[in-house]
Amino acid sequence: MKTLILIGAGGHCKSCIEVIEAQDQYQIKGILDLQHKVGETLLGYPIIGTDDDLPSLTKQEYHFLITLGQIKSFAARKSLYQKLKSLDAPIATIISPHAIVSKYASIAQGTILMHHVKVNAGVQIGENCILNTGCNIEHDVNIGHHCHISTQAVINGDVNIADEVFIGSGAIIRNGISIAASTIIGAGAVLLQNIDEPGIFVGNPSKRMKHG
Ligand SMILES: CC(=O)SCCNC(=O)CCNC(=O)[C@H](O)C(C)(C)COP(=O)(O)OP(=O)(O)OC[C@H]1O[C@@H](n2cnc3c(N)ncnc32)[C@H](O)[C@@H]1OP(=O)(O)O
Repeated sequence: MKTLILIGAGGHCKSCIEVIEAQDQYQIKGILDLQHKVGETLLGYPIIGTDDDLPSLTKQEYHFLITLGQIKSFAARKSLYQKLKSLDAPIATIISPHAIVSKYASIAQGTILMHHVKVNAGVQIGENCILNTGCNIEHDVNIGHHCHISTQAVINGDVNIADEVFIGSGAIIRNGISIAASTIIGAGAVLLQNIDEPGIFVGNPSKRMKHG
């Protein structure tokens, strides 16, 4: 079994551990987080260091997964991912045994599919994404890098989601829609039109928030 180090010891990390244990392909060695958390444990796994330790850890036989969450900013996850790539680290891709994934779909490295995710035929998902519990990605959807599709969101057929996009829980994206990079779609939104300029969009039908 391969040995895995997780980066980020918050709530999202707990959900990742749940999936990694169910998948049973990686042994978790420990977690990296902020210095003041070193020595604590999360679900029984030790917090063994910080991301400053990555240069030495990546010289050893470990795989890595970013388990930091992502809601209003993709920046921390993206920068950690770029750091792993620059160190030429092996980056895990995790797919829950309870996800349904078409053999005609492709999932890039660093991405995690939580329990009960559905990914239909013709879908392409980029690197370092979170497909959270129960989201539904329909046929021929393209999702870029560093995106988070939250719990129970529905992405209908032929949707194009650029890099660094966040889609909130329970959002519904109409088929054929394109969403610009770095956009945030709020929880429960129903998006019926293309988004060409990034911002924060909420409601049904979704509109740009005043401060977004
Ligand atoms: C496993 C997991 O936990 S995965 C994580 C899943 N989490 C989510 O899906 C939550 C996604 N986040 C949201 O929906 C947030 O509310 C955001 C990002 C859209 C906006 O957050 P903020 O910028 O902090 O907005 P804020 O809370 O200040 O609200 C501003 C206004 O927008 C409204 N608003 C905020 N979010 C929404 C929403 N999703 N739908 C409708 N209206 C909303 C608020 O009611 C408020 O209205 P008001 O000015 O009339 O009082």
